[in-house]
Amino acid sequence: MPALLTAEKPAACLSLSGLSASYDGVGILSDVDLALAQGEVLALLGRNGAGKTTLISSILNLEPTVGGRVSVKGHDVTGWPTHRIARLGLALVPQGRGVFPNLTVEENLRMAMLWTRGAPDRRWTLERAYEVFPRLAERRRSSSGALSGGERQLLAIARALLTQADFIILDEPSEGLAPLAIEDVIIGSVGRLAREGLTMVIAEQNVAMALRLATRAVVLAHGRIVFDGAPATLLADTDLQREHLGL
Ligand SMILES: Nc1ncnc2c1ncn2[C@@H]1O[C@H](COP(=O)(O)OP(=O)(O)OP(=O)(O)O)[C@@H](O)[C@H]1O
Repeated sequence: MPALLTAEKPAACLSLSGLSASYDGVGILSDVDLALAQGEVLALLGRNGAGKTTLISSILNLEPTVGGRVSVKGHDVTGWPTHRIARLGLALVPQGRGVFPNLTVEENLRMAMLWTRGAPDRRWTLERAYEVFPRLAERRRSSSGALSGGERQLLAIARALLTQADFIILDEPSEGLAPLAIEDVIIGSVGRLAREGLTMVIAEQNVAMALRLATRAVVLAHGRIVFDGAPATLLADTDLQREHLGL
């Protein structure tokens, strides 16, 4: 057999199989199957309460009871503590950003680096973060509590990257941002990271924005995947958009 056909396929960056989740016995996710390759940018879409945040929490083993299997970069991480999953280079940019408001921008960034002090691969340094996010370099000595919403989102993303992540999950990054900040922070900075090959999952209510960045879209409804395909296919399917995204 030719070598090409026998060569092993690279492990998926993320693989979910038969994933289910519940809170206090109430089922939220059922039978979610998904495989994401390195470098893909996935828009995770769905109405309020469809289960996007629950799916993210399940990947990271943060909260709900989970059935099924989760693999990250070829490791079966089902049941692993979150910090151990994070050491594989996966970081969360949580809804509401989660930065420490009493620390300066630089102190927030240095904190993230401390968490992964022993990481062998230091592809992300403060200098690189400031080069990618020049606005943070300008604000390095400012208290994080004094930042604009867009700057705070940039800080949360930079902090995730400084844990030496090459795969980030963003939960509602555009929430609460003015249109100009969405253009600048999300389309500008996140778009640059996407073009550089970072693997991303972007859970969003802002469908139009997410689909501008994504290479692939998944729509959740009542905890199940009802669409998995190309952004252009979703954009052309007005019935599905109306039924499951309220557009
Ligand atoms: N900690 C919790 N305890 C109990 N139920 C929860 C909890 N978190 C979420 N839920 C419920 O799980 C369902 C899915 O919520 P989830 O936050 O995952 O949806 P979502 O798609 O992220 O929505 P949103 O866009 O509003 O954030 C909702 O019915 C919600 O009320």
